[in-house]
Amino acid sequence: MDLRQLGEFGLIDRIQKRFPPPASTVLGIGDDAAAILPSKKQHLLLTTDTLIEGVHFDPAFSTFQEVGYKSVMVNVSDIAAMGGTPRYILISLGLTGRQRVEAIDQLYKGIERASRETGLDLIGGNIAFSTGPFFISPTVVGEIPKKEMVTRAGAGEGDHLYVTGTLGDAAAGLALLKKGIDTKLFGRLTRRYRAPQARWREGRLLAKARIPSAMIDLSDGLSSDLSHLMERSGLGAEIDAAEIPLSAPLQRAALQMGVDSIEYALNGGEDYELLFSVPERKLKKLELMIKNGLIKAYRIGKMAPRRTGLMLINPSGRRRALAPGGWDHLKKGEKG
Ligand SMILES: Nc1ncnc2c1ncn2[C@@H]1O[C@H](COP(=O)(O)OP(=O)(O)OP(=O)(O)O)[C@@H](O)[C@H]1O
Ligand SMILES: Cc1ncc(C[n+]2csc(CCOP(=O)(O)O)c2C)c(N)n1
Ligand SMILES: [Mg+2]
Repeated sequence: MDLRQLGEFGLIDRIQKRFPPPASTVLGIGDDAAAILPSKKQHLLLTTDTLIEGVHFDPAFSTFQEVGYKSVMVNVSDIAAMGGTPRYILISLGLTGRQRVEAIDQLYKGIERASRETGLDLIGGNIAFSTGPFFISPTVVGEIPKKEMVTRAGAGEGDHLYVTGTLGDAAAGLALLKKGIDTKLFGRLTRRYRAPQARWREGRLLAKARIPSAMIDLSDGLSSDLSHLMERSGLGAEIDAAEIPLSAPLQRAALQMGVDSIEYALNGGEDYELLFSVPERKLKKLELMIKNGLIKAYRIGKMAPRRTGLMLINPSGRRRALAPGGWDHLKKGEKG
């Protein structure tokens, strides 16, 4: 069906039917604003992150359902990075007239799935005609007990650095898709690009256990996101190249494309893993949680004095300064 048959308000009605107001909401879809009842003991966490056709996704690589799903997950990832619980979501859409009702239904199927998985209630949004590309821009509201909030700023010198999973998979998956390489053998990589899993359970668990001194999610690439954490904490860092967790499919794909796999892990982006620093006195507790299978986390280095900057230590022991080389919309966006 053509979206023009439905009209803006017909589409809102259709979305509203799919997302009846949840019990915890004072006011959901249908008024000038949504209303929620914040809890006294928690901070509200608010974040927004847009996906734009041609910049963040290509309809040749991702279905509308995947785009909807990913748009939710990248926002949940920012709530996870604070240690918070995802609660509410609003979805702003820029439609171009090329999308059909069926495609928007698929988009909302992905939004619904990711929302259900992460405990989000959809309580509003906006629809506008876009004379440029199609875009989807969720806003997510989360909550965190005041004493448990983890920022980018709390790392101490000598704190150990951990990541929650393998890095570079999504970037390698996208590179394979762009090169038109048969991706059947590389399902894990393309899946991580098309339908990332935000680490909200891990973020929450770590914050509740008061383990991280600082935390950030990896959206632009380790080299850039670690630089943000360093800057906000007023420190440098040393990364052991040999300790960065790389998946077997990533290593095979990199070999096939003639690229060093570590390049994807350092600068690729869209990992949506958590990077966090752990003070020495919390190390045993974390290692026990890892041993007992409560959480997956891999030690990749440590925080250093500010003058160190960002250093990569190669397996041979050679050290080289690492520049932030991840995604930067204003430096890289044009190249894609
Ligand atoms: N246009 C803007 N106006 C005001 N604040 C902004 C704007 N863009 C970003 N910020 C703020 O800057 C900070 C860093 O934003 P950024 O988008 O780099 O977050 P991120 O989580 O590192 O990135 P990503 O977009 O990859 O998730 C956040 O506090 C964000 O709210
Ligand atoms: C079709 C297509 N081409 C290129 C990319 C790569 N890319 C786009 S935005 C981004 C960083 C995270 O975004 P943000 O900082 O906005 O959260 C990356 C790595 C892609 N995902 N899809
Ligand atoms: Mg972030």
